[in-house]
Amino acid sequence: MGYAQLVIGPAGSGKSTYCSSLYQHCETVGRTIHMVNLDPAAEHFSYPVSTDIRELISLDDVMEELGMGPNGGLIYCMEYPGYLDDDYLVFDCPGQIELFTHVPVPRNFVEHLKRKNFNVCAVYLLDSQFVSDVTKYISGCMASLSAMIQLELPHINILSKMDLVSNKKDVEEYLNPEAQVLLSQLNRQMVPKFGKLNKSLAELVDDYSMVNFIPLDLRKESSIQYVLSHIDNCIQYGEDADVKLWREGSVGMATVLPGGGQRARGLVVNYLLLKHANSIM
Ligand SMILES: Nc1nc2c(ncn2[C@@H]2O[C@H](COP(=O)(O)OP(=O)(O)OP(=O)(O)O)[C@@H](O)[C@H]2O)c(=O)[nH]1
Ligand SMILES: [Mg+2]
Repeated sequence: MGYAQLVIGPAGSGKSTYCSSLYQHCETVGRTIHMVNLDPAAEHFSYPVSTDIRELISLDDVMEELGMGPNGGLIYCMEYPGYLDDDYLVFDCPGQIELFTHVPVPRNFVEHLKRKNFNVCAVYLLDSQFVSDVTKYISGCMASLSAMIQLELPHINILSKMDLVSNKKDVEEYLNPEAQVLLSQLNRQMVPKFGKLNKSLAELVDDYSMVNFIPLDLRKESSIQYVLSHIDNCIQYGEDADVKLWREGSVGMATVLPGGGQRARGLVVNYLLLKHANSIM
């Protein structure tokens, strides 16, 4: 069983920076993750790229051959390095969010990952600055929802760049948005003829009751760990270690379990973090 995060979100939402911080965090706690660049337009990275789509296709190639090119390129990124069963991959995706909502390529790629026995989770980043304007926020929610529907993956929304938010209270109501609050804010900002549309949008967010965000402040190691623990839970990372771990009846055994040591360690950290979430946030 392999594990994978597909890091998606609008252009500039902080995907590559998140990948880089995640890599550093995992290095610090002694966890191995492999970073895969899926952005053919990316120029430089602050994390070691384990596989790079640019080795196979340049942006020009993609533009020339749109159709087959990207699909083949994505599959190559999976197959070429010969990742092992137990590997944890993080895919840094391009910011063209339409790719995940309009084109079947990412969906095919996800199917391929699943066939290869990977537990995959979509990690959608939204810039906290979007929250200052409810219309931008709603459009970010809609993009997230359509990616959710298109990819049919376990999905985690993250509000990135929390260091830029001076008053945390301002964003709190956007983490678990209430349809009524959104609706009244939208109506206040827009002319009355949009009333019906606003109502439908607010109801959509409410119906799915899936649009909620975990705040991420990259200055805080605990914040990165908290986000990672949610994602790990989502893709069941460490669950087989879980059984062994609790059967042994001792958290201390985790590090000496053959093979499962690293995951078991991650699990213990997850467990403690989720238990003490309130004091961390
Ligand atoms: N203050 C602050 N700036 C950030 C943070 N994360 C990213 N940025 C900045 O936001 C800009 C975009 O960040 P990237 O990580 O390149 O965003 P991206 O989503 O990978 O962008 P694309 O790949 O172009 O879609 C850069 O100038 C980063 O320095 C953060 O947590 N806090
Ligand atoms: Mg990027």
